[in-house]
Amino acid sequence: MSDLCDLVGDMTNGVDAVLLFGPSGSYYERAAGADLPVVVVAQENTVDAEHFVDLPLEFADVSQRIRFGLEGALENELLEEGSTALCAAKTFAEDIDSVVRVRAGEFARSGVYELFADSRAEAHIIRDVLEVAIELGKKGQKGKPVGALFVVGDAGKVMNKSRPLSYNPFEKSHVHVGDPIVNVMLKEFSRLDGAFIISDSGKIVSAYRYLEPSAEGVDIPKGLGARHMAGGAITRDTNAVSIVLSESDGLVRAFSGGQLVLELDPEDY
Ligand SMILES: Nc1ncnc2c1ncn2[C@@H]1O[C@H](COP(=O)(O)OP(=O)(O)OP(=O)(O)O)[C@@H](O)[C@H]1O
Ligand SMILES: [Mn+2]
Repeated sequence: MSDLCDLVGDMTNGVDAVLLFGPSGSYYERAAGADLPVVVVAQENTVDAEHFVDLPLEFADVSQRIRFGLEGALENELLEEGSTALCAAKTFAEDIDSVVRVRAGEFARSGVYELFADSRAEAHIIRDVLEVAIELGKKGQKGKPVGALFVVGDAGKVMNKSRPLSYNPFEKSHVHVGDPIVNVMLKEFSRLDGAFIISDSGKIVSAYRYLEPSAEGVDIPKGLGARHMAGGAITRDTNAVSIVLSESDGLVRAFSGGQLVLELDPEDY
């Protein structure tokens, strides 16, 4: 037993900070009593934490959630590069049941925090588009799997690096993501080819765009096709981010700065 205690105790030795993912109020109170900086990572700061990182969606994958929290804490200078953090999160239970020890900056930044915090479009626009893609991935179009490509932000430049495949149904309209009617429209039009272009403020600028970015220097995992290549490459050529739903493997991916920064399975949401 004492071996076991030593083993578990080693987890907390030399820790510089504690990251709590979605803690209850009482859990937070107890952790705040410890003699270490505490950062709360959650969708809402219900515990009134002094140090807080805003989680834009409840990543089903714990490692992705932790990555987001660490990147956010580093970015907001709540954590120093190279310091050791103890991350307490929920994996199976309703309350915190898992502790992960990590060194901040040990692995390359995925850019998932920047996707939301530093993109030109507002974080809630990115989140809304992700939600449409996740929902579309779950249900498909009339039961059939469907693919879609959303390019969000820096719309003027994206329009310059693309051409129309068909007439633009959003030509004279002033509709925005997040509006329930728009979500129905986006799903309906996703049957057709090309990309949706969305402005920084969430206005749907166009559907049916064929993207023509230069693919030079784009580092996209092998096996992904033209939709993903174009979606990734446009984020290197412009300050847009892309959200891509794959028709073939059903996953939702996000690209920023020409890199894959997020991969989600809609079935987990
Ligand atoms: N440059 C592009 N700009 C906009 N849309 C594109 C572009 N290239 C391909 N697409 C769209 O992606 C669709 C699927 O192409 P492809 O199968 O090569 O992509 P993929 O990356 O394998 O995506 P999926 O996983 O959904 O099959 C095309 O039918 C087209 O609608
Ligand atoms: Mn394909």
